[in-house]
Amino acid sequence: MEFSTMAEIDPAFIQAPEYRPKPKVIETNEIPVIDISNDLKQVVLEIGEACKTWGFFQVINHGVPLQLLSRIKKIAKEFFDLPMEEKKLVKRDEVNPMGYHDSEHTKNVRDWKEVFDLLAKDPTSIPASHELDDTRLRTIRNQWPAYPPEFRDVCEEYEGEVEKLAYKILELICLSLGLPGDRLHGCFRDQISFLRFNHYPACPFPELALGVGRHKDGGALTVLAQDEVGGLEVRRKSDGEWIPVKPAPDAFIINLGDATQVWSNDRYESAEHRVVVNSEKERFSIPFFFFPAHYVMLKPLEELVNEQNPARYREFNWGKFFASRNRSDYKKAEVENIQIYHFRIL
Ligand SMILES: O=C(O)CCC(=O)C(=O)O
Ligand SMILES: [Fe+2]
Repeated sequence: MEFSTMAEIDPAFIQAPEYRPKPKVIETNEIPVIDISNDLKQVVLEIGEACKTWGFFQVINHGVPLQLLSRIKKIAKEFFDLPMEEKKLVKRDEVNPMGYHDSEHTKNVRDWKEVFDLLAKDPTSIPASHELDDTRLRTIRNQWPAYPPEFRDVCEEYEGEVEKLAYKILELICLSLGLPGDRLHGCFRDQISFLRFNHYPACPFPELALGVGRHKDGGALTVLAQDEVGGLEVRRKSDGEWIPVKPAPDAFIINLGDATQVWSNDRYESAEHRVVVNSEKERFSIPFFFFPAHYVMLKPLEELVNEQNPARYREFNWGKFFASRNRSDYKKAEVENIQIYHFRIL
């Protein structure tokens, strides 16, 4: 059923009472907005502080042309406004995980959203399955809609720019940990990053459903463009309250993923976040998930580990972690998705 014609809520969307959004929202400006064109030392300090306290921050003067940012936001809306038959022509399936999709689940509850996914590098090799003893790979490719006609060009140009920004942020994060700026660059030579368009239609049941249920992003970091509507919330570490990330014009939101938590040996944490919906306005967002190559083995970086501060995770393969996470994209998994704490040793 299409979102717009739903008169009664499909139970698949209903969050358990403890995960439903509270009617009263906490208003705060605590989440840092960092001007990354400032003096490098200053920026590195601010990034380090933001990573430690929030795992979430916004960046301005980021170098991504603002005109390109408006163009990508415009084509996102034009694509989702197409009739369903047209969107279904680029629907993802068991063979090709890229393309259009409207029934994603987070922790077994359906998200109130539709998405379009595309690879940063086309084609991309990923593990054929999540099974550890299966060493086969499979090659996945992008699907391109015929409308709007400039969709592919704008996406490819945008991907180049947002990827540059992701490398820049990764470098600042490494510097903030006292490492060389390019310490992790090698892990991304065959990156399996992807760009996602999220569309959250206005929802008649905003107190029962979520646009995206609570979760942590898996990779190194996420670079997210959002519109002016708002709805993204981050879980504050000090008290567990859900704090809205206020839309800042022309800014990008950066959030750390699980890989960075492991590399930093828990100095930094990937923050839990979710998206609330509202009954009046639709919302669009465009995350770029900066993901290492499938063969990267994740473990705490040697420079950050010593006798007083031993490694808190055993080594694991990023590609298999990614493949396990994505299993539930197609069907509701009966078990909880894999999480980094499954590799904890302390
Ligand atoms: O729409 C948003 O603001 C965030 C979406 C998100 O967390 C995700 O797609 O992983
Ligand atoms: Fe996310």
